[in-house]
Amino acid sequence: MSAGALIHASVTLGGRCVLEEVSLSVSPGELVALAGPNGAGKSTVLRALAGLAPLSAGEAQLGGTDVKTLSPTQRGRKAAWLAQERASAWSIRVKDLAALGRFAWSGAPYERLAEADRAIVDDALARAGAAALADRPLDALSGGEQARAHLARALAARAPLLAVDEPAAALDLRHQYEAMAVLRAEADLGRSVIAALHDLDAVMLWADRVIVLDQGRVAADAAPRAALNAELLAQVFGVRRRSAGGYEPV
Ligand SMILES: Nc1ncnc2c1ncn2[C@@H]1O[C@H](COP(=O)(O)OP(=O)(O)OP(=O)(O)O)[C@@H](O)[C@H]1O
Repeated sequence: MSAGALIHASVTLGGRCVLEEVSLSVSPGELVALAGPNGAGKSTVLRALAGLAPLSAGEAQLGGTDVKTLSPTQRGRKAAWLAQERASAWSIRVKDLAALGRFAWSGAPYERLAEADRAIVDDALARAGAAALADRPLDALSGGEQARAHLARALAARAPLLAVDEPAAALDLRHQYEAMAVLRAEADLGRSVIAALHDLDAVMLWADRVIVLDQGRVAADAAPRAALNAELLAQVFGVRRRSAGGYEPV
């Protein structure tokens, strides 16, 4: 059974149809990349999977259950969501932010967590490269450091589905690698990971499959090398590969 799925799901925002009859699923053990140009609907897919974007048609499922029928706590036990925006409206210690990842199991600040939950939070902080930041306030961190703190929160949930929006954005090269490696490891542990990614080289390196969105529809859903062919790159992204490396507009 898939950890997360959309079945003919449509989403309308501000009177515009931003997802149109999208069907996709993520199975245990898979790292699925979600690619597509700006505004294609990647974040909306992740929000829909997490039960955060109301559907105008179709269904979103977590663990085979319609998300509409799940309470917020039940949803939190089935899916962890890493938002694209990493801003925080208040000053919170990094370890308390990571402790929020346990909220669906044990809603408490870091020091009041049970020992087992604290160990999970410490492990998540270490794997997100945020252990050294644990006692610092979030609003006093750089953008990349904040991103690592938020990744720790998502990892601490240990949810079957990890839906992450641009997990490597703002990270330096080493931390980009480590963030992708940790998501790969989550999938290898049997969790289902779906990650919105702009870096198509990272998609090829890390993902088992890529779902390409174009104007709210699925343009491709296949292994990265098969999906990201010259025709699709030109049609959807408006680019071609340069022989010297990288991409250029067609
Ligand atoms: N609250 C909103 N009201 C109206 N339109 C919205 C709203 N939120 C998003 N949209 C539109 O929905 C479409 C899909 O947005 P979404 O954030 O899912 O795209 P994306 O693929 O994640 O883009 P990006 O690569 O820029 O992050 C865009 O055209 C966007 O302008």
